[in-house]
Amino acid sequence: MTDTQHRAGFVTFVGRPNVGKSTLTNALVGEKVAITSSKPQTTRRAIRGIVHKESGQLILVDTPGMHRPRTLLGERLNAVVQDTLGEVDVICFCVPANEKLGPGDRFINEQLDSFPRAKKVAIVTKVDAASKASVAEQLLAVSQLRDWEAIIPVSALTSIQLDVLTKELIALLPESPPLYPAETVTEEAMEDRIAEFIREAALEGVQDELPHSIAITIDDIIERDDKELVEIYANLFVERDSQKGIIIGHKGSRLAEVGARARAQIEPLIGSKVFLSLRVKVAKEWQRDAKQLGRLGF
Ligand SMILES: Nc1nc2c(ncn2[C@@H]2O[C@H](COP(=O)(O)OP(=O)(O)OP(=O)(O)O)[C@@H](O)[C@H]2O)c(=O)[nH]1
Repeated sequence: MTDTQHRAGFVTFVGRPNVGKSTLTNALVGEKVAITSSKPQTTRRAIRGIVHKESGQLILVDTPGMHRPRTLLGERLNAVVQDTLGEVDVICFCVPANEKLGPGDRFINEQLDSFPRAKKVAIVTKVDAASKASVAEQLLAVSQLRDWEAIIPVSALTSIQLDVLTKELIALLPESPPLYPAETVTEEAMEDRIAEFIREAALEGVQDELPHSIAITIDDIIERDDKELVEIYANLFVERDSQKGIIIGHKGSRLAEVGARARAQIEPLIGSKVFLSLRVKVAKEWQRDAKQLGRLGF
């Protein structure tokens, strides 16, 4: 009887950096809402992607990887994680099929005990990148961590079992009318999405310490009356002069590439040609400075 009842609620993915949480969010929602990159810990804020089905509405909250804080930025990230996990209906613990369970996974799994309200599901990600035998081994290893509501192997990249995951997750949500209108895919402001696209473009191909040192702010978005054009004025903050050089590149070549990559993502989002002005600025040690963090939107 109750399977005709509509369900809705909040779901979050947790797991070590790089296990595929953002990619899975995007694959389930069907539109690019969270940035992904091959560099760990690129997700910095709780972004909601919304999956609409006849049977229910899944509101996905993408959290940064849980880790031990080293800087003020790290502490704020962890505070976001704690707030998010306290409120959700389902926590999905993600581990990749192609790497053995390690201390990092166990640490995160143990943290989940602090959130008794949420139902807990294990997701084995990236099954396309592992043999059948390794997937089976991983499913067994994960099943021994705790008593999960479900353990679901998926591949976001090759769309394996995504429908099954959606269905299982909706079944675990409370009965509720839809919480968002049908066309909403994310609550995040347009400006934030544009900033994320620029950050993603800037991160491509840069060295290890740089990802955490980049922050984007948007000064202005102007729709031109005389042309089919939107002008976007953005700042790209780095922490040191040496990083400024890396971002800009020889005679500005690298910055031009960043701009072109970002524009290619932003134009379909806003449905117009874009003029993008990117200014690179140095905000010394912004990660450690509470005032600067506030200014940069954290
Ligand atoms: N083969 C394969 N690779 C995947 C899959 N999902 C994600 N990846 C890759 O894994 C890397 C990390 O993916 P993300 O989605 O950014 O990982 P994340 O867990 O959100 O990472 P953080 O934002 O650092 O916490 C990227 O290079 C993805 O392309 C998958 O289903 N199969």
